[in-house]
Amino acid sequence: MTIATNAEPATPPAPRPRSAGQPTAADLLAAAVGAVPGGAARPGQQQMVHAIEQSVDSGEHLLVQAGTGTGKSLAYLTPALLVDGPVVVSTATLALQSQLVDHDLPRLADAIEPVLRRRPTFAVLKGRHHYLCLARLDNSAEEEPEDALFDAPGSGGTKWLGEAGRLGKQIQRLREWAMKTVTGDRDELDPGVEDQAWRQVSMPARECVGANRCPYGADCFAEASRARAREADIVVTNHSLLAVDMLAGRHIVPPHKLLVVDEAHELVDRVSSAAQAELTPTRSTGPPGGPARWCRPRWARRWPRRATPSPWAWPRRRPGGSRPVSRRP
Ligand SMILES: Nc1ncnc2c1ncn2[C@@H]1O[C@H](COP(=O)(O)OP(=O)(O)OP(=O)(O)O)[C@@H](O)[C@H]1O
Repeated sequence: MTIATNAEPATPPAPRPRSAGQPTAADLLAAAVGAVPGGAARPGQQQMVHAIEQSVDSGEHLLVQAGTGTGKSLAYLTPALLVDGPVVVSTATLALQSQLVDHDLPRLADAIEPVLRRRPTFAVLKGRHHYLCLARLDNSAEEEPEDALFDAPGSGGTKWLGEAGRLGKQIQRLREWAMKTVTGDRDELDPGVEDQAWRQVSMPARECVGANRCPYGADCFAEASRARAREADIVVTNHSLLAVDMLAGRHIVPPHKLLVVDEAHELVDRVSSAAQAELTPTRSTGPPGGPARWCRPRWARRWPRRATPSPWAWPRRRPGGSRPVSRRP
């Protein structure tokens, strides 16, 4: 079913009746729009809310095509919050994922809490390689030669040292960040680091031994994000993770009652890329230890490797202290 909301209907749809005291999606939309600066009723947005409500009730799939300026996010989030069970929202880009979790959903929660009479919860879910891997970080520190960061052997070492210094400094910063971050989410690292540096401290899903076998399993950032997702009303993920989850049967995306695929025109490409990546053999990340070995911190030697409990357990701040990052104004 395709709904073209570019063409505005003559009259807004009648709100769907609800049991006494229970808000309708139209009520939630009105509260949400009322909290947006310059917020005003948009018939196309209202029509989209109504169509989603009907689709939730009937269990039928719905395809919505809505133009720029419709206010699509609020149009699918408001009926989603009335679904009795978890909802998964999938976006094409990490930028939209961050926009929803760091900007739209907190504001929406503030606006509708009095109407809904509870505060909806939400969580972000990304691929494992987006999260800092403590085992990888520990492992890279173990393999670093002493003081190699500043030792450039031979006369031709200047270029090499420059490269090592650049990456080494980034990895050093990653180590410091690892002591402070709550989520371990790469997108919260500001300024960011190059992919080459990030690879030294992250773990592709196919190389991960799993939380049960990893000495850092109890403190794993990726596992923590999945645990938060299992508790949330709305889980915001991306098409690539959704595809990998589906293709490889990884059960990362929690069971849900409703799936909203935003930016659905990107879905085919993202699923194809994810399928391709699943078939690509693991890429070598360079010599053992990689650039991380050039910046072994002194504190890394204070704790025995594979120590239990891990040295990462105590400095971690509790959720709630993380700094939101908004990618769109
Ligand atoms: N009814 C409304 N009145 C005023 N502003 C609104 C309304 N609904 C949403 N907005 C605001 O419009 C902006 C765009 O919303 P959203 O990203 O959901 O829309 P969109 O349909 O995806 O549009 P675009 O394609 O332009 O991004 C957001 O800042 C949102 O808060």
